[in-house]
Amino acid sequence: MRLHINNETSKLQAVILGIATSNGPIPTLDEAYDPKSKEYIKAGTYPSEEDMVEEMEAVAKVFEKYDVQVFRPKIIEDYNQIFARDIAFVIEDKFIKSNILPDREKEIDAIKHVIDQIDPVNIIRLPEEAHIEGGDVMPYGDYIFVGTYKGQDYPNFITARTNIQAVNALQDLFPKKKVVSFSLKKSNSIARENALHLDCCFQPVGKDQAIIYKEGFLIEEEYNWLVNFFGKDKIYEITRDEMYHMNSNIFSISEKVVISETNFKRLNAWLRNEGYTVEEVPYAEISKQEGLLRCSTLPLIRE
Ligand SMILES: NC(=O)NCCC[C@H](N)C(=O)O
Repeated sequence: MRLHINNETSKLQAVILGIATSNGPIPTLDEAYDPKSKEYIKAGTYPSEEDMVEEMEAVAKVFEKYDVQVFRPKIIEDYNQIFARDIAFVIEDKFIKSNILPDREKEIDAIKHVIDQIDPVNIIRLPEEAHIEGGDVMPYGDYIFVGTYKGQDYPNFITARTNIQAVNALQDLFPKKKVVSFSLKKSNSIARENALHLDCCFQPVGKDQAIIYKEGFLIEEEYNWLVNFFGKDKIYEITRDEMYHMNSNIFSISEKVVISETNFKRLNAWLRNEGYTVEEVPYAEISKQEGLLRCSTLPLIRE
């Protein structure tokens, strides 16, 4: 398989879509590794496997409609495998295995059948101390945008997944690209104050537009850099609640077609007004685990 990814929106040809089957029992509060899951565990409304399987099958149907080749992970019994995005990522023709949160490290074993189709010279693992997850990594032409957390208290945050060592390692790996990092706000306990990954508060759409949540960024100048980079008129700002519901985590099939969540009324209206085709799917149950459509997809080939 010849991998090819240089941005978030060129026409999608092949993708790994996570899987919700055998997701395991409801985690305990101690087992949960994001604050939004904790909220729903406490409330007794953690999503059921049945509902999540149904939501993911709706996404698979959209891919079928657009002739996208879809790979699914093999099922590891009683293990959460919904968020394929984070376990690895593709930049150009390189497949980079994430140094992911230890709680999630088995997930990669389940896509061996995909990895086996890639030329081993293009499979990369960053040094062990470089923590990184795919939700924090966004190739954008000559740039790679990376979400990170640089504070001394990094080890205290189970929600901080990409460190400065990884930002540096990516720059070494792609010397011709400009790696630009963004410090994200982290909270282990309050989902509305946690940008778990860069794709939880920002994502490019179409040719030159982007969705953004200002307060997800720890440093205002870094947020301003992005706004200036795209231009104010190309930016769609979302609110604290819209961030919580994960409006920045839709997924692009092409520059013209996006998959979005049915309840994202304001966003979907804006997208349609801007000329996008919006394929709506129900994803509110999966959203309770602090991930949405970008989080559950790992693109392998875009045109
Ligand atoms: N790219 C993403 O933002 N992925 C979402 C992962 C959610 C999962 N509950 C986690 O904490 O790892």
